[in-house]
Amino acid sequence: MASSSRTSFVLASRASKLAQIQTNIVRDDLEAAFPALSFGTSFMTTEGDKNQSQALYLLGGKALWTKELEVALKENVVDMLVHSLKDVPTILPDGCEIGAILERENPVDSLVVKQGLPYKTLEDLPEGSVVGTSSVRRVAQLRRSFPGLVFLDVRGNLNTRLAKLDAPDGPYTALILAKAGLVRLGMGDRVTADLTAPILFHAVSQGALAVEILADDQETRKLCKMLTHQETQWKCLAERALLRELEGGCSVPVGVSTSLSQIDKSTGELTHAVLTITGCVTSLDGSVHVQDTLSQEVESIQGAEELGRNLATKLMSNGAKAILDDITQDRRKRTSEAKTAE
Ligand SMILES: NCc1[nH]cc(CCC(=O)O)c1CC(=O)O
Repeated sequence: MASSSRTSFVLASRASKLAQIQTNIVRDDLEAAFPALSFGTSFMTTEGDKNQSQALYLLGGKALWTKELEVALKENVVDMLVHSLKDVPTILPDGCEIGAILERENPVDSLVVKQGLPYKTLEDLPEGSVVGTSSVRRVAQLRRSFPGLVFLDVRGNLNTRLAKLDAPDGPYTALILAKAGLVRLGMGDRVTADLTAPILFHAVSQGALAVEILADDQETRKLCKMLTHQETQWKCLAERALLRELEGGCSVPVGVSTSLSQIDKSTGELTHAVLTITGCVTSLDGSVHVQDTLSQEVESIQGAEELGRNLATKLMSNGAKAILDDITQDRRKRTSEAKTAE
């Protein structure tokens, strides 16, 4: 037979417990949809996992969580990469593309309080309490509503962070974490409160899984198409278009909240919806906050992405540019200081 159709595929991701659970979710979906094919998994350590000491903010918008995996993809060692879409840079390397975006979990951030303490919400925490998060987006937005709290970096995968929170002599009273990750790990019961807009706008693409593939791999692309949840795809690609235009990565204080209404799927495909997207950019100290909303009928992914880009343009002219320029300058300065200190 001349055909070289593959019957077995390998899915790869980071080696953290959450990444492994997420990869197994995608593998289970593929096995259910294609019972005649076989799907294996492979787990790898990335630069982001290794570099636990440097603040994420200073590491900048690099492909920290994806690069080693993309090398394996390009060398045809693996066929699909499973990522949290939030961790995927808005510009992919040449030859790579997003093959699937799966249905989003609840995208909000959530509060997790140290075991044994009685607090439920951020309002409950005493002045001076230490709240752990390594996200500049969360700190910048929350400083506005909670100037009495102290925000402190916390690194490591989710299990490591929770262990740091619960350590009897540890500094943290609470952590802010993406709800989706906790739910997938089976630790949704640790959430004491959801933190939602307008107090805290979530990260671009938070809560959604993506499968990255080689752009010229038609076989894998076909498999992936089955996995895509179109409502999630339209929302997340609009959010990613906004972030790309703001020239940011996971390390800029950009928050979003996106919804679809008047959804038309009468043909089986999503062909029409009203997309509403709110985006915000906040200065690191919380003193300046720029926020805007656009809402429009869209009929394609391209339409959704255009709305995201238009929102970016609006935010930039309303003050976001000054905030982002300041951050770029500050990061340059602190990166060069860190180098001379070595
Ligand atoms: N960079 C950390 C990260 N990347 C994806 C998730 C889990 C949630 C998701 O799928 O968005 C998390 C943890 C967190 O932010 O608390």
